[in-house]
Amino acid sequence: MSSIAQLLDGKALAQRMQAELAEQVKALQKQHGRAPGLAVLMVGDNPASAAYVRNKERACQTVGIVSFGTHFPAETTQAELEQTIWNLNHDDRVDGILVQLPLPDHLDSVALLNQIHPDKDADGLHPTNLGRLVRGEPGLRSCTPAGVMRLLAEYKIDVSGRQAVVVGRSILVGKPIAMLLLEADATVTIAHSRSPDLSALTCRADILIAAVGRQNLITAEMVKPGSVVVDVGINRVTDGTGKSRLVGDVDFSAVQPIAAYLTPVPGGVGAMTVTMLLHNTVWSYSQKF
Ligand SMILES: Nc1nc2c(c(=O)[nH]1)N[C@@H](CN(C=O)c1ccc(C(=O)N[C@@H](CCC(=O)O)C(=O)O)cc1)CN2
Repeated sequence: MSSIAQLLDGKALAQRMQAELAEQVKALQKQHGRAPGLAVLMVGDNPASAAYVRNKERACQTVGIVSFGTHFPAETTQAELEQTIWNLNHDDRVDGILVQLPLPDHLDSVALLNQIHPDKDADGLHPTNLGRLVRGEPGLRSCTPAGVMRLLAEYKIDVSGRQAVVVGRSILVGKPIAMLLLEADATVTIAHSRSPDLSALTCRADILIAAVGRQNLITAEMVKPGSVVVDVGINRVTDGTGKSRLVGDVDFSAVQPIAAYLTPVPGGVGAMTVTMLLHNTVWSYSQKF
C-alpha cells in the first residue's frame, strides 16, 4: 500500500508566527516607546519584486513594524543607493534594511549589500552575518533558509545525523541552508549544475532541498522513499490557456506518493520568507536594548 507525503504548511505556520510577533511588537513598543522599523529598497519595476515588496510592507503593517519603503527608478546609480543605505544605517528608527533582489544589471548587488550595517542586515546577506553563520555564532540568518529550518522544527523533523542534499548553491538560499543544516548536525552535500549524476546524490538524501529555480528538476526517480523534500523553487509558468501560476523545482504530484514530507509551492517555504524577515527585524531591534 502506498502512502502520501504529509505537506509542510508554511502558510499556516507563517500566520501563527505573525500573530506571535504582533504580540511581541506591542509589548516592545510599550516598553521602549517605539516600534521596530524596516526599510525596503526596491530599484526598477520588476513586477515580481514589486509584488514581494508589497507583501513585505503589508506584513509589517500586520505585526506593527514601521516600514520605510524606498522605491527608486531603474536608472538609479550605485552611488545614490549607497548614500541611501548610509542614511538608513544612521537612522535610529530603522532596525532592518533590505535590498530587494534582483537589481538592474548596471548595479553591483554584492557591493551594495556590503554597505548595510551588519546589525541592520535583515536579509542576513552581509559577509559578517554569513561569517557568523559559518562560525555558528548568533547573528541574522537569511530569511528563506531560516524559514526552512523553522518549518522542519515545527513538524519535529530532526535532521541530526541524517543525509541532507542541497541542490543549488546561491548566496540567498543554497549556501546558507547548507550551513544551517550542518549546524543542526546533518551530513550535508551541496549539488549544483556541474555535479555529475545528480540523481545518484539526491537518491541518498533523507532531507532533499531543491533550490535551483527550474520547474520539474526533481522527478520521482530522484527521491528516496520516506524522505523529506523541501521545495524552495519559485517558477512562474503559463499554461495553455494563458493563465500563470507558481510552481517549484519538484514534480509535486509525482513525488508526493514517494516522500514522507513535502513542501507545497505556493504555501510552503516561500510563505515563511517574509515572516522570517519580520522576525529578523524584531531581533535586530531587541539587540539594541
Ligand atoms: N532581498 C531579497 N530578495 C529576494 C529574496 C529575499 O529573500 N531577499 N527572495 C526572493 C523573493 N522573495 C522575497 O523577497 C519572496 C519569494 C516568495 C515569497 C512567497 O510568499 N511566496 C508564496 C507565494 C507568493 C505568490 O503567490 O506569488 C509561496 O511560495 O507560498 C515571498 C518572498 C527573491 N528576492
